Amino acid sequence: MTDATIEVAGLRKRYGSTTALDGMTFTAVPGRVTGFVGPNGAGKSTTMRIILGLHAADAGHALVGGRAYRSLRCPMRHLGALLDASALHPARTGRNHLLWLAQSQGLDGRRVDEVLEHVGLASAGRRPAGGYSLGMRQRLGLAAALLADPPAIMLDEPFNGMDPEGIVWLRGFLRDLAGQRRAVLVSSHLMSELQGMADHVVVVGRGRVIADTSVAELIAAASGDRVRVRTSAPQPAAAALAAAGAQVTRTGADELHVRKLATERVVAVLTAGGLPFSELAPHRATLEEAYLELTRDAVEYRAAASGAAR
Ligand SMILES: Nc1ncnc2c1ncn2[C@@H]1O[C@H](COP(=O)(O)OP(=O)(O)OP(=O)(O)O)[C@@H](O)[C@H]1O
Repeated sequence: MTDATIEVAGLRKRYGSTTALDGMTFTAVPGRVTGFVGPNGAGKSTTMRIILGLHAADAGHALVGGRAYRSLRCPMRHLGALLDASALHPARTGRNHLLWLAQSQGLDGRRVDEVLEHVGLASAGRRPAGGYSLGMRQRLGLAAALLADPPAIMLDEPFNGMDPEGIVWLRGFLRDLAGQRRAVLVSSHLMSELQGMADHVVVVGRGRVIADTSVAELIAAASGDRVRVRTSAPQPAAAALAAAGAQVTRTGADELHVRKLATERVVAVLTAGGLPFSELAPHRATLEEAYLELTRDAVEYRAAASGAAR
């Protein structure tokens, strides 16, 4: 298996008056799970359809291992994709679905039972796929994506319809694929699904990249200079901290969230004012919080920009 990077550069796409992609640019490299995250309508599916050559971009390019997907002789050997888990013939068994796929792509049918086993569908494989739950369809779609043992995998919302056990399983599964040096690109509109699994996240909104960073950096940036204070005098404490330049939010009867002031300064201000506190802890953001903060800033920026244009 040779390495294959998924590369998207300057993609633009309009559907009538809707701008779906507005310069989308990022790469998903081998050995890494790249989360592709953004709210509904951000352009994730459109990007993935363009990578697969199902839609044409108005500008920019998408490459897999340096080549356009449509120019590849056996594309499933280069990139395995799951876009729509429901694209199945309901009367066909899961196993026959894969056999049909293998045959149509000139692949070895002997791999079918191997991938069914791999995704946990060994026993369900002989049942009609029409009776599968959405989670089982996602697993079958994963098996199809892996059929040709490709170096790159791309999955659109694979956690949809999975129960908690399935989610834990899928996380481990995707990490293993990255551990085998595959490039793994996974879209989601829920950052929480990617926690503990993605190495890198590309956060998108309205057709463009808002952040392209490691998960560790994203959390560190969102956690920066945030302190949780427990105090029996929340009002005067909040006033003193605000006067020192902090942004203070009351988060409970005796709890404040303090931003934009280093922990040592918070201690100094409270002590100088003779204000009691029983707990003071630097806040570590969750991936979800980091995401909400990023997308909120983007919305504010856009509102200000459109207001200024008028
Ligand atoms: N075939 C199409 N015709 C018209 N508009 C489209 C089409 N496909 C996508 N769009 C529009 O382009 C924008 C991006 O949609 P896209 O499906 O790529 O977003 P997404 O990030 O995948 O969202 P979701 O999480 O809801 O799937 C949306 O405004 C959508 O309505």
